[in-house]
Amino acid sequence: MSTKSVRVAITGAAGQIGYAILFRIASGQMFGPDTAVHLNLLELEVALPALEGVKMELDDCAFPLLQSITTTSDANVAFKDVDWALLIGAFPRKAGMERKDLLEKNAGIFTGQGKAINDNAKNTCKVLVVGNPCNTNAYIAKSMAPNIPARNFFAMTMLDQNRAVTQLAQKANAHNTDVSNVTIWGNHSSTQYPDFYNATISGKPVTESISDEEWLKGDFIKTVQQRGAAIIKARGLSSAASAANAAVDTVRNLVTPTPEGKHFSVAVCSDGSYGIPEGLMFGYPVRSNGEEWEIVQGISHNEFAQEKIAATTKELSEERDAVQHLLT
Ligand SMILES: NC(=O)c1ccc[n+]([C@@H]2O[C@H](COP(=O)([O-])OP(=O)(O)OC[C@H]3O[C@@H](n4cnc5c(N)ncnc54)[C@H](O)[C@@H]3O)[C@@H](O)[C@H]2O)c1
Repeated sequence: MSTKSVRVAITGAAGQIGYAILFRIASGQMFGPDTAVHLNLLELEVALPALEGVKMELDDCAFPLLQSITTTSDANVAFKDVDWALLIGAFPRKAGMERKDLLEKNAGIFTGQGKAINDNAKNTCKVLVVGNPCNTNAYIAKSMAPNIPARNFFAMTMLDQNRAVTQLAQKANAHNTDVSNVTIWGNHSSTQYPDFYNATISGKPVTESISDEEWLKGDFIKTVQQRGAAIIKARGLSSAASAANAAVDTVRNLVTPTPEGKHFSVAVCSDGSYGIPEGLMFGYPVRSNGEEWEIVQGISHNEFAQEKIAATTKELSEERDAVQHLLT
């Protein structure tokens, strides 16, 4: 019998990622086998009938840890007293849309949800943004929620980390579990910098197992940066199960003490570390003690890495500037 419980809001719950993640949360994979779960599911009104079907399927799993399911199209109801908010629903990029239009469309959603979190969630609530452009959507939500500490906001770069781990393992004829400390620096976009120089395979620098540095600097980075587009091309739909898996991994990493000498990727509110402007939601190497997290300090970057980090910082700063006028 579990003694702890967590109330989790999930937005876009009837979408692709929603369908993949809810069952994993309800089965205990996100918060562990001893934590009971209450699910608050938010959807657009038009998707509530589909969400009802998802709720029926959750009921039909008879999950021992699942205590309640609330479905709603009202953000104030969805975020009421939540411990965690997983912001997955977002406005999708449509053909012909400029990045600026996408940013503005989503700003409308994330200003509203940020306010609703501020007014309704526990002030200890933690927020993981998955809906794209996730770093800047998280920046917006954080800006609209002054009652919640800025350090409680996160944006997801774990899918990029997992993609990078597998690419490195396959190239080195190693297993995923042999690869450690891959960091995705910056934006969850095609400017991200998957840092192989500071990662290890079986405890040794990646460059010792993979001597083809041109591949690391070229095809490896490109494959990770473009993986989302490759999946859309192959599947006709964007990555969903792997995105849900990465969200489970992110929360699990944040609520579990990080093993000695290891770190993981997540975008957090910059405190100026590594020269990144304060306040940007920037992908960093992070460690957790299960309650609090910290940015890993002292990682060195060569000129190649510095250029990549400068490019992703520039993109994130421009995204921030493009939405700043909407944050009132
Ligand atoms: N950070 C990452 O690594 C990563 C990876 C994959 C996908 N994503 C992003 O995740 C988001 C969701 O992807 P998906 O495949 O589940 O999309 P989807 O279109 O299948 O589902 C999105 C759902 O969100 C709902 N929604 C839209 N606006 C909403 C709002 N204001 N409030 C509540 N619900 C709302 C829609 O009705 C829909 O059911 C997209 O923005 C996608 O780009 C991020």
